Amino acid sequence: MLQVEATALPEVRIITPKRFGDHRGFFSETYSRQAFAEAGITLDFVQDNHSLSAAVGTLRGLHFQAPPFAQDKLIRVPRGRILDVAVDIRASSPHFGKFVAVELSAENWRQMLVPVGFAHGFVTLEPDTEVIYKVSAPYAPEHDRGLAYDDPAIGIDWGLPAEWLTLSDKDRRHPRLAELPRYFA
Ligand SMILES: Cc1cn([C@H]2C[C@H](O)[C@@H](COP(=O)(O)OP(=O)(O)O[C@H]3O[C@H](C)C(=O)[C@H](O)[C@H]3O)O2)c(=O)[nH]c1=O
Repeated sequence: MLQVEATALPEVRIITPKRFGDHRGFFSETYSRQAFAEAGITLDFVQDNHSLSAAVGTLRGLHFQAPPFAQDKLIRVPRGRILDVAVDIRASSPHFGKFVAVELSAENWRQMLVPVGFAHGFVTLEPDTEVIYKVSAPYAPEHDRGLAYDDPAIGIDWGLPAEWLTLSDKDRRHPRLAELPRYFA
């Protein structure tokens, strides 16, 4: 029922639930605690988030919450398409500062599991893209933190010209990796 694929960052996984199509359309168990447990993934999600981004090139990120409100995230795209990015910000990780970028879309039905210790962000590749994601800790604005989306030390290619990108003011002002406090061991 569940396809789980590794990425270049072993803790970041791509999960593709089965989609049952018929003449009416489709049905899919987009999250199953049991199926995740059978795949060796036991996370306690406590909140679902849903965002709509109207313009192609809307970039939200790179975000994470600092402990003790750090969040695991399970991201999926019921409408549209995104380039989803996770950056390893665990100070002692051999992959510190490294990222993975994977296209998630309503068409490929892929989900990305981004664990605690990683910054997360995405850019939309189609208009009116909706992103739904589960998180394992509640929103804690005082622990909301960010990392610069365009830090040359990380080198993310968002796949779109800079002038196409739409960001919040907050997302234009995050620190670069070199200035980021080490929130995760
Ligand atoms: C994250 C969050 C936000 N909000 C409120 C706070 C603001 O009034 C409004 C927009 O928040 P923000 O601009 O932080 O939303 P995004 O830029 O989409 O942030 C998210 O985008 C990236 C991709 C992430 O991975 C994070 O989960 C999350 O930070 O929603 C809430 O009420 N609860 C929440 O959990």
